[in-house]
Amino acid sequence: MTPEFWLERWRHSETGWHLPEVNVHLQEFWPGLGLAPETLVFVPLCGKTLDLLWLASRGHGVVGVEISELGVTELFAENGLEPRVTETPPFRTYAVDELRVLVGDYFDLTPAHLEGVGAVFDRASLIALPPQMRPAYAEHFKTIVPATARSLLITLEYDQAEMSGPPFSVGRDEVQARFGDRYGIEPLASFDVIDESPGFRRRGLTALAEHVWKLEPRPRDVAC
Ligand SMILES: C[S@@+](CC[C@H](N)C(=O)[O-])C[C@H]1O[C@@H](n2cnc3c(N)ncnc32)[C@H](O)[C@@H]1O
Repeated sequence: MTPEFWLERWRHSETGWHLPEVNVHLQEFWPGLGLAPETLVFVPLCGKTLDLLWLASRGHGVVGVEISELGVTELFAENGLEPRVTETPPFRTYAVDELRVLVGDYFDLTPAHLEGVGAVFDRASLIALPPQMRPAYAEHFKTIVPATARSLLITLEYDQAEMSGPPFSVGRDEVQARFGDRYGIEPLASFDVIDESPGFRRRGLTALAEHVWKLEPRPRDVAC
């Protein structure tokens, strides 16, 4: 799953993952994280999700990263926002008020880019990546995200033999394997979403679950 794969999707407007509204699970479960409004939130592989704007509207500073500049320009244009654009290689930054989106590769982020981040929202990011890329994604995550930050993570789970990704199937074992060394993994909710997903049914799925997870840093890591 190369950057070119994603850039091509954006060029052809094949962005079926994009929701025309704020994610319902974000709205339901974010308050339960108990974060101060001023907490800086990181949104990896953010696309043009409206979740960025919702988080900013709650008073959070928000920093996203997205490899497609087209996606980022659409985010601001479609929401009537005129961003300041600055260049600090390897990223170009689009910013309005407390929202910053770094255009570039997630794997080029360093801890300095995410200094001060206190929370993460991941919807359709981990599951966008094939199995062989997810360990590197998670290891990099644990390098760049401050150890005290908690996360709200949304994944999809299905029989991977029925459909090829993306999105890829990520269940409890995978979340535990990728993040369990650093975080306590708390399942917050699971939903049967096959009936709301005719596109995935057409691609061969007979069952589909959506999971919401809270990742809470383990105390020993906080102390490090
Ligand atoms: C499935 S979409 C999800 C977007 C967003 N999270 C949402 O909920 O709408 C995955 C996004 O990750 C971006 N992406 C893929 N690989 C990336 C990388 N290495 N660095 C930054 N963005 C990346 C793609 O361009 C795409 O917009």
